[in-house]
Amino acid sequence: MKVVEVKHPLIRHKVGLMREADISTKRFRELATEVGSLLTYEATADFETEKVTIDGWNGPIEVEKIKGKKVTVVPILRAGLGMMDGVLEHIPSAKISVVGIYRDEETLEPVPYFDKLVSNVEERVAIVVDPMLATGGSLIATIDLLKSRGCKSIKALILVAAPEGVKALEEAHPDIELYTASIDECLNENGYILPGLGDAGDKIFGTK
Ligand SMILES: O=P(O)(O)OC[C@H]1O[C@H](OP(=O)(O)OP(=O)(O)O)[C@H](O)[C@@H]1O
Ligand SMILES: O=c1cc[nH]c(=O)[nH]1
Ligand SMILES: [Mg+2]
Repeated sequence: MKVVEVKHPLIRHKVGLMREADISTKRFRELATEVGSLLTYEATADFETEKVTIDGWNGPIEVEKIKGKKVTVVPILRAGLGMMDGVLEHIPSAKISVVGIYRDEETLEPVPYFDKLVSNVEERVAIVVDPMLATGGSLIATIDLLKSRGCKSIKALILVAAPEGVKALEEAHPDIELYTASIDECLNENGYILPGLGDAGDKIFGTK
């Protein structure tokens, strides 16, 4: 599996700010969008361009445009919604496929409760967004679903990942690409990432 831990100073700085215990909902949300945007920049670096001729101010000129890439952004509810605008900043015409999965607090197993994928998902690059990759269960279940509907090209953008989740993802789906702002130390006994961000969904939505 292609795993890219993006070590750009802007990303490291912003993720550091997100780790503050008393960060406000507003600030956490802003930073989730900003880091989502920076991860999108990295994750799209392999998109091919083609030359097209346009009318420039001084006559016809050749410019580059992205070659026939159709994208669907896949936020995993709820917390994934907090990164979605960061992707759409760069790919405003992307279609959105929503997947609702929560993690059972006792068993840590993913519990699917909603999905609405675009109809031609098999023709699209899926960019899955979720701030946290802990055990990996939620992301693996999302990719299982996308593949079962014919999706062949999948990139996951994650703010903070646990090594345990990266390993589980690699075993389940070695053909996908993972872009993350940080691979942290470990999971605690409750399945939370250390040092991590705490409960990203609660921080984005202001719930406790
Ligand atoms: O890798 P895993 O062990 O599956 O854990 C990660 C999942 O847990 C969080 O969602 P949560 O279940 O808290 O739902 P929420 O986004 O609705 O808060 C997070 O946003 C991931 O989706
Ligand atoms: O650390 C974690 C693990 C799962 N979900 C979160 O929001 N945070
Ligand atoms: Mg949550």
